[in-house]
Amino acid sequence: TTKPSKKKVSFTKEQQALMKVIIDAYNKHQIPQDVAKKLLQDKYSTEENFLLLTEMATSQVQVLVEFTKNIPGFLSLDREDQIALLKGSAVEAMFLRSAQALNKKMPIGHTEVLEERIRKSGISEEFIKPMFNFYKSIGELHMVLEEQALLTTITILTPDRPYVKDQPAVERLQETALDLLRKMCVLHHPQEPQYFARLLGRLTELRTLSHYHAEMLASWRVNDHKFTPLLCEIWDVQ
Ligand SMILES: C[C@]12CC[C@H]3[C@@H](CC=C4C=C(C(=O)O)CC[C@@]43C)[C@@H]1CC[C@@H]2C(=O)c1ccc(O)cc1
Repeated sequence: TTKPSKKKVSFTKEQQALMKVIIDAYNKHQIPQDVAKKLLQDKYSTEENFLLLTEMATSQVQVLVEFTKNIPGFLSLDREDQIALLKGSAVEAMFLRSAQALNKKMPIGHTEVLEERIRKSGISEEFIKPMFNFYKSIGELHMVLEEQALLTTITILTPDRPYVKDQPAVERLQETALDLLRKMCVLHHPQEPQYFARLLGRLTELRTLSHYHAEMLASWRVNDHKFTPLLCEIWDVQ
């Protein structure tokens, strides 16, 4: 048997500080308990499920904005670029979040209930399939919390979002997070030299999902479903 390669991984002072800030921000921003508790309320109609997911999505956008403001360097970016990055990454960050939520051992039964409500919220089967394939492919990675938080950070700091003016400034921030994630992967998955590449491959899958998302929103709207003002603003609907 091959001895596990105990690769020595050392982090710079800056990287340790960055990781701490990102982890604290990631842990601090969870869905408020009252919204999460509603998951277990009895009503299960398609309408009720959509309303609940709408509430969770709206709350998640607020959580995402707070998390993003804590990313070192983000608030020094051009103001309009900050908005462009948030709008451009909201769907992907949400799908990443839902994958992490559905794969972690939530309080008893939450995961199944959440899955049930997603499957019965008026999302057509053609979108449900890729969504749950994505959830499965994330689950198989067994990411540690640091990797999850950094992957979300890297998604938000994607330079080539629409309307971003100063892409190099975003690139520099993203590179810092990528360097840190690369080291984290070596530290937590020493047996899998390809692990970092596999993680970044998930970001490509995320972009595909966000194309489906626009159609999901359109099909809900056709059936006269109402979104909240915050969701309309972040997703340019209605
Ligand atoms: C993205 C989503 C809304 C947000 C949900 C996600 C499923 C799981 C989640 C877990 C969360 C947690 O545990 O912290 C926060 C909310 C999220 C991230 C839903 C799947 C489809 C739905 C959707 O696209 C949607 C969009 C507009 C709507 O009005 C309703 C749903």
